[in-house]
Amino acid sequence: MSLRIREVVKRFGNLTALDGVSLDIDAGEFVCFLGPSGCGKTTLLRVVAGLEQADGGEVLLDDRDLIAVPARLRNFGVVFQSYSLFPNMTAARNVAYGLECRRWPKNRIAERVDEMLRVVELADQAQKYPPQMSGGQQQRIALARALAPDPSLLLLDEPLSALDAKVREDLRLEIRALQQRLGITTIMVTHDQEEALTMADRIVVMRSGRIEQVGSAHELYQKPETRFVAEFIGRMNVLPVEGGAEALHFAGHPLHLQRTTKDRTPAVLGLRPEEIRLSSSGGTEAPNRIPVRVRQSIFLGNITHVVLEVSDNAQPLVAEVHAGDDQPVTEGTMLQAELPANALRVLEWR
Ligand SMILES: Nc1ncnc2c1ncn2[C@@H]1O[C@H](COP(=O)(O)OP(=O)(O)OP(=O)(O)O)[C@@H](O)[C@H]1O
Repeated sequence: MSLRIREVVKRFGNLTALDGVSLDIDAGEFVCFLGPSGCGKTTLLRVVAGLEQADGGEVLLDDRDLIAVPARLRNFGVVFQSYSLFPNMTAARNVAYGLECRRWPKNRIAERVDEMLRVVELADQAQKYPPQMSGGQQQRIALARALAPDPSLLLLDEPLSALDAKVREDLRLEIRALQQRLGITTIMVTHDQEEALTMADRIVVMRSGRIEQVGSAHELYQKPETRFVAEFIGRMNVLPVEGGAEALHFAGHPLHLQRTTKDRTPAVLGLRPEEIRLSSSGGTEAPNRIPVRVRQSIFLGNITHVVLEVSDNAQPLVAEVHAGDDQPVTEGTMLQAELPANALRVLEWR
């Protein structure tokens, strides 16, 4: 089912947690709310779930206004960070619980529980109690419980953050595959950008109760509309520049942009680490090439992060060198860094 959020406002006393948020989510889409702590993502999810009353705006599920519909009548599946399973009930009873509340007939409940336990690949754990299961298994049971009543929307509130790294990675892929197989419209709250990038069709970047930008992982990475998004999604070098649009300087070195705008002057440029090209010192003067000194070389397996000093008072740049590239990246080496004009993006105007 599709969801439309229109101008939703939520206040807690003097604090405006949601400041007129509007968003359309298509049927079958997987959307992540991503943003720093306190930006309002959980509050927005709770308003959609009906667990929090909005002070203004509309939430429409396939054009039906939900604002007056209590949470228990919304038929949404919800999974929270902490497993919230009943510890004194077996896995099977936990999954059955929501169906019993909805007064499903007994024989259909048994069938559905079997089916859901198979879907999350835990049929052999049906008679175990939550404390006898791993964190990842408990979260899969919580997922089975949320999906059992065939909800019209699946809402996930940081469902993976209590799990260790390997289990989290596996479950990301499992949840995504399951969501696609069932075609269920899903919203997940996370502050982990990698999680959002790997799971979502679209990511909603939030900041201070507002939506900063909505887009696919590619769009947000390649075309961030604000400095906040540019720095929040992936790593971004931030270059303060001086001078007019025709003659920009970064740390005293001239820089050219691919396109300039007559009536606006760039103040801050952004450049992704993988766009910086390193070469040995010397050679001819080429546009956008600046001398740098390797301060640190951080080997990360397939890539190496190279921290580059430009001058005493400029923020160092970080370049990414891939395994197999043969630039000299020993600490202390002097190099030329090319900052390609077509990769420089204006993050702030004067
Ligand atoms: N019940 C509440 N009473 C008062 N203030 C609240 C309440 N719930 C949330 N807030 C405040 O509203 C703002 C948004 O909170 P919210 O939990 O939505 O943020 P978040 O983006 O989910 O952050 P986190 O990642 O830390 O969970 C915060 O400033 C928070 O302190």
